Amino acid sequence: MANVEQLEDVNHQETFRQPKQLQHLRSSIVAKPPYCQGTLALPQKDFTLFYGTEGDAQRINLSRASAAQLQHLADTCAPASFGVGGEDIYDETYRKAGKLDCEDFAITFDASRSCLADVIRNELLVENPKKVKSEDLNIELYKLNVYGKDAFFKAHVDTPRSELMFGSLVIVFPTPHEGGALKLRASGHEEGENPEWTFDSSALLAQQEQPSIAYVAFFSDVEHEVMPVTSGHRVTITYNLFYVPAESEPPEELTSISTNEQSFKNALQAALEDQSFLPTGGNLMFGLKHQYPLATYYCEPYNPRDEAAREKKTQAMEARAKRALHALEPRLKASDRVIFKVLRECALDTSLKILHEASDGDNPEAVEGYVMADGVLPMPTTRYGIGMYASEYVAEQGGQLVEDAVVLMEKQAKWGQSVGYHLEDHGAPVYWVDHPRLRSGKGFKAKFATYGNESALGVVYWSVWIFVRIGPAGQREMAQVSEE
Ligand SMILES: O=C(O)CCC(=O)C(=O)O
Ligand SMILES: [Fe+2]
Repeated sequence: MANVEQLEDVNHQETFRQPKQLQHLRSSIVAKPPYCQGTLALPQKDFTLFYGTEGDAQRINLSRASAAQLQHLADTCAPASFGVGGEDIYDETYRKAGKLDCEDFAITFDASRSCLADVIRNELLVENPKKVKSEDLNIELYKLNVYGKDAFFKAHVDTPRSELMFGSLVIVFPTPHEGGALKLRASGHEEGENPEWTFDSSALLAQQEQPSIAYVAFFSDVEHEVMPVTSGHRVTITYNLFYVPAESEPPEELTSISTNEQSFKNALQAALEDQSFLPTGGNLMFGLKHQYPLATYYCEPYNPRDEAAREKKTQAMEARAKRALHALEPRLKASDRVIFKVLRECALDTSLKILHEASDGDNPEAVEGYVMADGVLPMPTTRYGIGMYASEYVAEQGGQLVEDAVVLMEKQAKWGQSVGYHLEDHGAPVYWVDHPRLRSGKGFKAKFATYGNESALGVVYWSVWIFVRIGPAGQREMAQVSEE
């Protein structure tokens, strides 16, 4: 016979586990592959490449270049570097390839005027409500790379160039080569479940009868890796993909509905109508699958001579950070956008939040709690010095501590008292609907050693969360939020 203590434990689990409807909600979030790929046949005139780092430029046609011509191109390239923690690093164990910067080459193929803009719009940005017009996409020429035999580029994400950058486009020319497939790997999934996709450009090009390029466009926060080239030369041109800030209203003619939208909407509506789901209301937190580039800044150092000026500057930065997070709403990627859109359509109080990991000053590795805010909060500088607990510091900057509702309630029931960390008032209880592992270096630790393809300061990838308030049964729409 079970003793009393065991029975009590069972009761606790019964009472405080996550609402069962959340499991269904979670599984109805269907992520589609974060990329599109294909081949594009081009006229001969689009394959002309001019290149050179000094003096007269060379000219070759990349649809029929000889081995000697390709070797000359490879020899003209400089070794390609990549970015770590704000610095450009050259390391052949990580990336072995040649590169030409965009001032050292010109190609007759014009990506912006090609049908690739439409492909990106229709396939990669299908969930986007702004019905992005091709002219609202900026396809910016970035680099030419030559991957010779044994060249590769290990797993990385592409360094965000600005808050408007969402993806990367790579085109591969039909120069003889084998190997060099691009692998893409999804992030933000449960442990052990890591979908992987392959863009095998050499295999795709080998099947073409007419001179063609192979292309792949992907969200640049998605981890990717170029496998070793086993023979020949793999010649690529890389473009960064940006949104152009829209000044005009979006056009109305395009109404594509994402296939994964309906299943999530059904699951959400069923939960909201169910009286046993959060009967007295509650908060949900959805961790987004993608990461987003956001400007990141440090605290203004304390200035005893002009405290008012410091205060003003800090407020301006805070307001900017809030606007930047708000501006992401219509630009969320793929299933992230689906979740946000459906929650808003159900008239729930839905907003984007940044979660800052707060750790104790004595033990920076131990996460003490999560603090949510309406934007990226200023990172403390060592000069500023945090002579207090991290969670208190971030709360002071406009953050709010959040805690696991289940754990919080369990603790309350066990000890009959509220549980806070080091704050006077305890955190907002949330149910974590989707909880991708927080990558280290995102958040309070002010350690931005992201593994990018080049160094960049200021704009870094952040994990973003959707925070939604659910009203009690019968009155789910606690607050109305205007659509962006
Ligand atoms: O060549 C490719 O397929 C991808 C290259 C890449 O990931 C990069 O240059 O950042
Ligand atoms: Fe890359």
